[in-house]
Amino acid sequence: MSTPILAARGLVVAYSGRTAVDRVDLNVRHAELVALVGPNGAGKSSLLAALAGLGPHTGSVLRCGCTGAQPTPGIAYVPQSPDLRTAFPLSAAQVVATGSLDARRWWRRPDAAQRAAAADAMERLDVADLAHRPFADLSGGQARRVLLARALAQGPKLLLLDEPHAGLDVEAATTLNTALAALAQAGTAVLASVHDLDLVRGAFTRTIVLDRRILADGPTSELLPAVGSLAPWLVA
Ligand SMILES: Nc1ncnc2c1ncn2[C@@H]1O[C@H](COP(=O)(O)OP(=O)(O)OP(=O)(O)O)[C@@H](O)[C@H]1O
Repeated sequence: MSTPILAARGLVVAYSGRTAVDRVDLNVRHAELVALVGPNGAGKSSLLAALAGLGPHTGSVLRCGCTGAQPTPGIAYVPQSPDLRTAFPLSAAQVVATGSLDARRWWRRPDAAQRAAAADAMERLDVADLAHRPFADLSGGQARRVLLARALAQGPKLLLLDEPHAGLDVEAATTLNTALAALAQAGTAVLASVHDLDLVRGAFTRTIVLDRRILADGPTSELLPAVGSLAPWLVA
């Protein structure tokens, strides 16, 4: 087995002494497409933020073999953030291009390779036609797809996505799943929280069921048929 690109041990997230994520151990390896499922308030967002090196947590997380609280190069995290639009006085294409800028030299213009990566990511998520629109004017679903394209443009080794399908219509959600599957085929690992089990079945090969603690973790094809007895709230 290859070395995990992400390894968490004894991860705990607590807010004012109230435990939201309880002693989570997990590994994610290259090219894995992993769905994180659980009811509202199960701790999915808290876990993803902690895995990205953000938000309060204890326990250990190795990202690309490195520890540290700071976001690690090679890891792209897209939070749920319902309204990031006002934070970006840029066109959609410029927002996507910022994904591949070097944080240490952010003032440099994107080079040809970075512009090509941004254009390719926008094609994959079917948002190329939005390239010149002001990001602030986009609908919620359009803005989400542009932010996902921004993450793809970074050429990440690991994508951490918090409800990436939220607010997308069926066609856009399917396009996203196709883009994620292509990324995984190229070696990128994906861990995404997903509410719709049909979307999980359609693309994700492994499923983790979380309700503060990990209740189950295994191949989607084996786990989902049995999930009714394990976590009835998921199929209610
Ligand atoms: N910043 C915060 N301060 C205090 N409590 C928080 C904070 N963020 C989350 N919580 C609490 O932690 C628990 C887990 O929340 P979290 O958002 O991680 O769950 P989730 O599984 O992502 O939920 P959903 O599916 O509804 O988005 C909830 O009880 C929530 O109220």
